[in-house]
Amino acid sequence: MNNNVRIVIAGPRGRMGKEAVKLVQEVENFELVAVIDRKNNGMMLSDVEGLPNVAVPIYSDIAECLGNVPADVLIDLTIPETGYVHTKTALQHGVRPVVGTTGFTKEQLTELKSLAEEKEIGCIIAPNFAIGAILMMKFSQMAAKYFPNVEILELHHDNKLDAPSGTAIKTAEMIAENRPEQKQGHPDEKETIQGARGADFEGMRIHSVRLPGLVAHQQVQFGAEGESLTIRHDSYNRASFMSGVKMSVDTVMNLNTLVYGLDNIIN
Ligand SMILES: NC(=O)C1=CN([C@@H]2O[C@H](COP(=O)(O)OP(=O)(O)OC[C@H]3O[C@@H](n4cnc5c(N)ncnc54)[C@H](O)[C@@H]3O)[C@@H](O)[C@H]2O)C=CC1
Ligand SMILES: O=C(O)C1=N[C@H](C(=O)O)C[C@H](O)C1
Repeated sequence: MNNNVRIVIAGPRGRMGKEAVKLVQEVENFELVAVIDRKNNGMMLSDVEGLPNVAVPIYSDIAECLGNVPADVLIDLTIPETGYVHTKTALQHGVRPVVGTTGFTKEQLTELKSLAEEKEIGCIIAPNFAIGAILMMKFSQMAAKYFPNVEILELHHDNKLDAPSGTAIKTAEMIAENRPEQKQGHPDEKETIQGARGADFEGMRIHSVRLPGLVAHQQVQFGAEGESLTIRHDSYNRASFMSGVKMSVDTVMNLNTLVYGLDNIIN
């Protein structure tokens, strides 16, 4: 009997998608069975120049793909609108999504969780797959209990579509569990240029930097009387995310609900 985990990857030409294709080829019991790409519908991955020499079909339409190709897991690394449609369609087809795509709304997450539970299958939506980033979020959540004054600075490459990053939003949500809502800075402070104080999440500020040369970085900065604490994580390449992708594929096979964030998996 073949016990391989049969995997479809959406976004195989992207920065993350390329790494994920490599990962799936490297792991013994993972098997790439198809990819979903905006371009090259009907071709084989191995026929497209610059892509890995793997003889699997390319589909542009996820429903057609999952209707034709038996699969266990969808890894989605695309863009927010597409990622949501792909996740929903995968769940409807009984295929377990592992989603790295960021920018989902709260309403979308709630809807997808209900769908996963209705279908009784696993789904992981992970704003960040890097183990160090998960620890950075957890350490920040711990620190917020003692340091309620905090600002989040996230720094990314300038091809990123969403701001703030999914990681920054998830960090703020985790911190908010340990920090009563409070406005920071001077009560009468005014922005003389709009946006100067960053985005406001329950009174904590999130600042987004976009520059060529960066990959994915975040600094959570706490301040108190006479001291400060900075918790920082840096991803220098996309390979840094792949151990988390592997862990998610392994884990999603044994879940029957949606898990949002690897902080719920790494104890
Ligand atoms: N969870 C995590 O650890 C990480 C998440 N990300 C997120 O992953 C996503 C992808 O990031 P990158 O690879 O850097 O972006 P990218 O822009 O390099 O790749 C996105 C790919 O999605 C494809 N795509 C868009 N619409 C599609 C559709 N309808 N069907 C098939 N493919 C489609 C594009 O053609 C492109 O190849 C982003 O949302 C990003 O925020 C990125 C890095 C780490
Ligand atoms: O777009 C990226 O690159 C990244 N996106 C994720 C996010 O929005 O947090 C994860 C990581 O920061 C890289």
